[in-house]
Amino acid sequence: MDVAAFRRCVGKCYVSPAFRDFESLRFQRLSLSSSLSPDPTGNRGLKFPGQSHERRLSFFRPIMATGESISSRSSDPAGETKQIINGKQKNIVWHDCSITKSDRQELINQKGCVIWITGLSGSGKSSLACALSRALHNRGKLSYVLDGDNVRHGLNSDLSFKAEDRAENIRRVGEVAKLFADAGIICIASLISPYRRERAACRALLPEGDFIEVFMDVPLHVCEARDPKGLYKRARAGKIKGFTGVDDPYEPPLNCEVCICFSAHIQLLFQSHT
Ligand SMILES: Nc1ncnc2c1ncn2[C@@H]1O[C@H](COP(=O)(O)OS(=O)(=O)O)[C@@H](OP(=O)(O)O)[C@H]1O
Ligand SMILES: Nc1ncnc2c1ncn2[C@@H]1O[C@H](COP(=O)(O)OP(=O)(O)O)[C@@H](O)[C@H]1O
Repeated sequence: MDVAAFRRCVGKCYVSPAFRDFESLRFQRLSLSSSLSPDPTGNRGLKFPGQSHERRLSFFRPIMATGESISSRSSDPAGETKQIINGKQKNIVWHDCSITKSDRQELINQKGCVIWITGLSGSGKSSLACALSRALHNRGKLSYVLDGDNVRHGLNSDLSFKAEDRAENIRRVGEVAKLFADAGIICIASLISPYRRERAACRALLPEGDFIEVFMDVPLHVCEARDPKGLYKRARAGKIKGFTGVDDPYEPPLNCEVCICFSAHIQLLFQSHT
């Protein structure tokens, strides 16, 4: 999905010039990586002509530890499986699969990516995520919405709203979104994600150009006036502690790809259509 298609889906919005610049590079790179040489049997990625043994061995990729970081290499001259240290993990070895991301993308004729929607509670993240997913669906593109509220019902039900839990919430959603993108799916993550550092870490998980950060630039007083769940009211009454925008911080993006700016006119249009 390119930024022009995104704009068609969501209507009028501001697009950061930085994004336009690397978009063209990204598509140049894409056309190179997608020029796979066809397999005469038609089974892309399954046949290993001539070098089946070597090719198979290369799937088993030992991973080396360097302090806290991880690096991997395609062959291990000693033929040994190395231990890795990834945070608390030990003795973990990466296993490659012969079916790759490009195979999957080719199969479903689309490019996996992450569209990360950030903004205050009530700024319209979930509405935009669902409208975008619907618009993509109508165009025959497979997408999946990871909504903060929903993910907190299951995968992240153990997390609270204190800073370290929010950070962990964002980290997990970032990792899951990366898996969806790797599957070839357009993953739309919509969560407050109030911290720049954690959003940047999610961006760093993906190849350049595959993480599209969308900022719902809606003033606090507008979000508060909407208050569809009555949460701002409860936060102002002191019944919810650490509510984003009230007594917890929100760090707006400095250089996002897309910024959806609040407009009273669009708000009226929205209200007359819902
Ligand atoms: N203290 C506090 N602060 C902010 N939001 C709160 C809080 N408590 C509950 N909620 C509800 O949880 C939704 C936000 O969850 P997120 O996972 O998106 O938050 S975060 O990214 O971890 O900050 C958020 O959903 P949205 O309104 O859709 O943003 C709220 O409904
Ligand atoms: N562009 C918009 N203009 C006016 N109201 C909107 C707009 N987008 C969403 N809303 C309304 O604002 C409220 C919050 O939207 P929602 O998508 O749930 O936000 P968030 O997921 O950021 O909390 C809802 O009542 C929704 O109908």
